[in-house]
Amino acid sequence: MSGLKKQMWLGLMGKLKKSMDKKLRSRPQMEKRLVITAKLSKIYPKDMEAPAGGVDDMTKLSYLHEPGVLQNLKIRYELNEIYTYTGNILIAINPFQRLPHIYDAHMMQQYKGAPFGELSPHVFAVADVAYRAMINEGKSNSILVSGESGAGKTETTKMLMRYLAYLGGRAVTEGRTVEQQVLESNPVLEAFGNAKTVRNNNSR
Ligand SMILES: Nc1ncnc2c1ncn2[C@@H]1O[C@H](COP(=O)(O)OP(=O)(O)OP(=O)(O)O)[C@@H](O)[C@H]1O
Repeated sequence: MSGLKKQMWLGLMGKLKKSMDKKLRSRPQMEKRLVITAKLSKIYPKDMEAPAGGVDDMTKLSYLHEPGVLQNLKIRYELNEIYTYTGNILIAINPFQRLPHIYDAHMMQQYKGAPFGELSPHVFAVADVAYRAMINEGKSNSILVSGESGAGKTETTKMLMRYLAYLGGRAVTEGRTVEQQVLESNPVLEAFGNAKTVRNNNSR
């Protein structure tokens, strides 16, 4: 078991058996015969009030520690909930499979103008709030998309661009909508701006 997994196991799954000096003994609920001993400093409290399906905003967790955050993201990911907020930051987990229902026209319509945090965490909600701030304040705005290679930055950016193009209207020039034209520019930008990496072959 890796160090981090062990921490999560102990902190979130185990039932405390006995305290010995600076070490604790834990009996994980799912493995009756297994008793794990770990240093006190490696044990984290479990949020007993968190719902079984996890929380949609990590600030709702009673204890904000790494194993708790990872456990919450894992629970949501297993339910195909790839987006989770931490305040006004959106965390996206790469689903490595197409989830068309979460990006269709109906979803875009739902997020249009909806107050941030009212609907489930989504990349459209971030785009919507950025767009509205730009309009209301009359100033340019930026959305930072960050992550390691293959994390899903390009896909996320495409969804952001799709949503912004959708908000910007559907004017047609040369037989194609603004949305189509914006998205068609992406492969060209990627081809010149990206290198193929061991984790991602999206540019050659
Ligand atoms: N939201 C998503 N839905 C479905 N598949 C996704 C999603 N995000 C990422 N993927 C899958 O993961 C692959 C890698 O994602 P992407 O190219 O966006 O990563 P990246 O962070 O831009 O990587 P790099 O930094 O190497 O360019 C995509 O080709 C796609 O197959």
